[in-house]
Amino acid sequence: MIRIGQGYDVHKFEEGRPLIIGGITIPHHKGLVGHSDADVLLHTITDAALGAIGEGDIGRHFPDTDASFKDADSAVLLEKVWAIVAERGYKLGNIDCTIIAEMPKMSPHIESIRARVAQLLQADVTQVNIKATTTEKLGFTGREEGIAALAVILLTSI
Ligand SMILES: Nc1ccn([C@@H]2O[C@H](COP(=O)(O)O)[C@@H](O)[C@H]2O)c(=O)n1
Ligand SMILES: C[C@@]1(CO)OP(=O)(O)OP(=O)(O)OC[C@H]1O
Repeated sequence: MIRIGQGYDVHKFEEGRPLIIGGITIPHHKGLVGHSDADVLLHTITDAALGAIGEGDIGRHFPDTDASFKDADSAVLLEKVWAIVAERGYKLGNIDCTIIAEMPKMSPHIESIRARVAQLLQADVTQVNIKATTTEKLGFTGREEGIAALAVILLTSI
């Protein structure tokens, strides 16, 4: 059996916050805001994994009204969801992700993010693709008000 899922998430920038994307802290003068650590890429991947197994979305599993998820490490949230994926009898086939950001330049960080995502999904780096694009200065990402991320995931039976 194979299952497919997709994810999309957005978080806004705030000066003085750490910028955490794909479990990696990226040097920048501003970071993303959320109830958790606001790791927009890991949230997107979590949603894609939940979608693939028909389990709703990240907010259903980790509500932002629950104080226990305040400043949560999004890697821990993804690990919890990945345990459910494995319980259901699935492992990663492959995942393809896009980070939509005008700044910072993601290319120097792509391989570190790829390695961390592969580790979290208990997979080889060759099963993970991470890419980035600007929106040519258009829209909220173009104005550097926030970052968006997209993911498509394929799960295969263990
Ligand atoms: N935040 C970003 C955005 C893009 N890149 C890299 O630049 C290439 C060109 O981006 P365009 O939006 O002009 O198509 C893109 O393919 C990425 O390799 C990046 O590193 N960081
Ligand atoms: C992760 C959660 C929970 O801390 O909070 P946020 O960081 O606000 O992120 P969001 O992408 O809105 O997803 C769901 C939330 O419940």
